[in-house]
Amino acid sequence: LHENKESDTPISRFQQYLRINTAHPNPNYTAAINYLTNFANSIPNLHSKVIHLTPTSPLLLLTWPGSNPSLPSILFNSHLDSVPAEPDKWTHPPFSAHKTSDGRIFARGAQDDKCIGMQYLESIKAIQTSDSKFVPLRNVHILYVPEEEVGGFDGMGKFVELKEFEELNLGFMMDEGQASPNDEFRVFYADRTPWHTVIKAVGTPGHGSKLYDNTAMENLMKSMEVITKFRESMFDMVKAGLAANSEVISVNPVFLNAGTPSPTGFMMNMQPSEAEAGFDIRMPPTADPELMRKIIEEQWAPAWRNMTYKITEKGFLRDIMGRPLMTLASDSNPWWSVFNEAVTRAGGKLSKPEILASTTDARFMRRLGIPTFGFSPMKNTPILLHDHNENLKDTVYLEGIKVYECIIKSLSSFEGSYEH
Ligand SMILES: CSCC[C@H](NC=O)C(=O)O
Ligand SMILES: [Zn+2]
Ligand SMILES: [Zn+2]
Repeated sequence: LHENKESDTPISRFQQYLRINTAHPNPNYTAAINYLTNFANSIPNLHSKVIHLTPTSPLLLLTWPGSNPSLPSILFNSHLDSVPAEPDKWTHPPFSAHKTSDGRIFARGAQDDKCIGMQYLESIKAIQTSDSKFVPLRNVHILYVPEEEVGGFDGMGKFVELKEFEELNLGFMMDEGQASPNDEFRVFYADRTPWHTVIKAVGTPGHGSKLYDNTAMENLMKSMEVITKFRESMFDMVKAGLAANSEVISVNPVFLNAGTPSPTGFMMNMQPSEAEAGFDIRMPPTADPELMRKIIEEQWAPAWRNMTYKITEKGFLRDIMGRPLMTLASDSNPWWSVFNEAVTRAGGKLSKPEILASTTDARFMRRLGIPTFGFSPMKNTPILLHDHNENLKDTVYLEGIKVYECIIKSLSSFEGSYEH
């Protein structure tokens, strides 16, 4: 037991990273960055830099210089933070990185996304060990950003505004993806964008015993019915196999807020004058934003039903050139071909490129027109991000390092260019 703990292997290093609690609401970014910097310093030719985006939000940028640094560089991104975990509901404590006898490592962040953060480094170490003469053609950057799980606004969102970012002269980026339950790796060429939407009804207050028209609750409940129908129409397309989950507009209620407080809860004999509901709406890049706005305005929160609404867009549907926010995943994008071939050479196979159902920091790059793929090399693995008992098998983790060895070698050696 003892010697296991003290051995220094890719698995033990992964476990050590997982044991650093970077879950919200109090992510220990300092400890994570110190750990990563120490490991990076043990690998030749890696330079490190810490940049504070806010006093409490640092990022770590590592650079492996290429032989032709004037070429656009490539960047491998991961986020430092994790979502919270409820320890009571886990079979092993979420920051123990406990490894079971069948090799599964349990930890918050094991899949999302501390695996890739360490795999990037392990693969560079392995490349340098197996081929001491290898020098990348392009600069290779490894980036660790804070605050992704809370929207990235104090993380990647701020970083892309800095001159340090501009100086990277980025040509291509890889970011996190998702586990694949089958034998093929998944790759993502777009995210959906969140529209956090709150609808609010006002109405006539009155005694809880009275039947009358135009109460706030009645007005809100009518909207809930309309929204439920919309949700069903989208979900039906998915159930019928006409679209993937991530290709439709999803809408899910996330809070309800109404009632008149009383010492024991709510006044049960008062019909309140205000009621509101919040929704997490996700828009694929193919969706028509004007049409959606019209639906919300005319059907979900019609003024004639005494309703108002507020949409808070947390991402972008178009890039700065006005094009839908997606990266071309076909051979007319040479980065795609190089990436695809590298995965094949590593003995893997990619399934059909997908839109990611949720949202990542990749949107900040795609917005600037930088081609970006989401990829986390975990196959034959249940999708456990944000779930209880998030875990990753040691063999899957180690295979991922091999895959990145091929990917990093190929992408960093790519001589061509891509104008789009
Ligand atoms: C407001 S951007 C939100 C980012 C977040 N990412 C991971 O879960 C998500 O909700 O998809
Ligand atoms: Zn993530
Ligand atoms: Zn996440």
